[in-house]
Amino acid sequence: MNISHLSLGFEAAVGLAILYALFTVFQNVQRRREDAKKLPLPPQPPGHFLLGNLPEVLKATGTHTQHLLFHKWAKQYGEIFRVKVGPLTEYFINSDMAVKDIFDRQSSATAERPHWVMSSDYICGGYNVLLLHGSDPRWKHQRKVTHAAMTSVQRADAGIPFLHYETAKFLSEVANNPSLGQSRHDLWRAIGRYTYSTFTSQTFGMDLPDMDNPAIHYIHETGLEQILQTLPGSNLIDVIPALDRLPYFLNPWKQKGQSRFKRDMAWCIERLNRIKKGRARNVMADAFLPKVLSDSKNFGFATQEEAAYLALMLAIGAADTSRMTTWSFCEMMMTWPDVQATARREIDAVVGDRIPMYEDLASIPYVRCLMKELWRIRPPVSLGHPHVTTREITYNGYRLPKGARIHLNAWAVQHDERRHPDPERFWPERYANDTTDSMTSMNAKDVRQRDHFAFGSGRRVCPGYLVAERSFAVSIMRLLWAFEIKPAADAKLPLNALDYPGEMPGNPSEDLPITLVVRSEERRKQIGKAFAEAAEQRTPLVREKRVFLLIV
Ligand code: HEM
Repeated sequence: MNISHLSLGFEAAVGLAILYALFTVFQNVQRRREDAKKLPLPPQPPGHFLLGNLPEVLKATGTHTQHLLFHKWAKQYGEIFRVKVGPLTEYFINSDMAVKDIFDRQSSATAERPHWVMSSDYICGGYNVLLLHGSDPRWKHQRKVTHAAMTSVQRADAGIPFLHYETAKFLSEVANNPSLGQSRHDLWRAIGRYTYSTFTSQTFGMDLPDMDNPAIHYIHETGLEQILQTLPGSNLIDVIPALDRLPYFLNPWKQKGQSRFKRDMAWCIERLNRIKKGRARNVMADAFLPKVLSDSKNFGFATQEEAAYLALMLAIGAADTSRMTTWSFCEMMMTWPDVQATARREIDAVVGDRIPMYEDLASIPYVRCLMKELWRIRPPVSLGHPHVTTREITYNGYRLPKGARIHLNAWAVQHDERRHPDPERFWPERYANDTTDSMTSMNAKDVRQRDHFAFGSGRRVCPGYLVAERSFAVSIMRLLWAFEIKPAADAKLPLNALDYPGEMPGNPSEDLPITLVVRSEERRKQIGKAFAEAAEQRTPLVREKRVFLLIV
């Protein structure tokens, strides 16, 4: 045997060893897959043999109590359960540990959205960041631009002047018109005006100066329709996607959806053009869309129209959740007057007679506790927005198959008495030792320390939480500084959320029996002064027209 034979033998042995190692790895992967298959699916509440849990879910939908039904099942079945709604199976994730593991640690496999032909493809023309697939380069790009031009710390701070102006205007409207403060429906509209106007200012650089401005209804209705059309059972085409192949004249979903998309795009383009004209006259605000347009590469958007559509989507994502946050906060202040009194004392002690500013938040830790407690007890998106698994995953002895539709059940996690003792009590002091902002808390290593899950989790987490925090902090401080928040004379006491259920589960409706009464003559004067100053310092804006042109 010569030396070359020896080296050949050695090479063959190394080759065999590598093959053996690869084979072992492959076998292990196979075995793990097989093992995973052996794991059971999460439990399912007993249901109809054909319709599954649909009858019970429909009944809860009719009474606006889905959040309570899914909470009841979370208590019965634990960290994960599944619900069969006709042909669809939905998985609900009900504990902080499960959320951390499934949405955060396994985020590469849980950041997908379901494919909604009607809402995502037709109504939104494949442009809506909320509905796009996680693997879609457009989603990645839109998230990146959202951060750069609207939701980073710097951009969220750039929105504060809009917020200061709009809330001062709201305070002045209510303080100088006592009958407005006595009408729940007008207060709902006035709070809607200032939240919508804050965010149309931050997105399109356009404000909404009056409560009847049609843009408020337009934005609200557009966002609601997009969500309603994603609900299981709302469209046959989402149950049988092959219907998408039907020719246009035989496809009513395509006809209806695309006509809506055309209408919404025309609405966006109209505002885009106004900004361009405004820019020529140098009267443009420091807002999302003007910022994109002023960049020589338009932040990488293929078209300016796409950027304008994203501006609308951001306004939709921001405005209603923020209005609801303030509205639910008023509900809690009426339900828990002692908390209202404590909060007011804390605010007064720092600001006295001058109007609170966002910067005061750092000196009034109780406000931070109020924010966390409100988003815990009344998460605006209480059952999460569905994600989909892109491969089979496992958690704590259960298997979630590829393609499973998963919901972060924020209501159940945040009303779990093991996590939050006495969960139905609005008790800001439970966060007394937690001074973290949303970003820090979200990234807490120990998920048990995380304050709440109102903004979701994982790669699809709401990108707007810094903006939302600023908006809510200013609203809380100014509302309490300016007004007594009291139940209306005809309110049925004690207040019961089920007497005024809102459009989305767990949210109060505009029937909430609320009144706002200005605290003193001195406060009224201060409000007038603050509003006049805010109006004077304000950046010129592209004015939203009062007369609304509906372009279909
Ligand atoms: C109180 C205020 C808000 C709440 C409670 C809230 C809540 C949420 C939730 C639960 C999601 C889904 C997260 C998930 O799928 O895991 C979401 C998504 C989103 N939110 Fe917010 N949001 C708020 C304010 C805002 C603001 C101010 C903006 C914009 C400035 C915004 C923009 C978005 C966008 C673009 C998405 C889609 C993210 C994606 O699918 O990748 N939101 N939000």
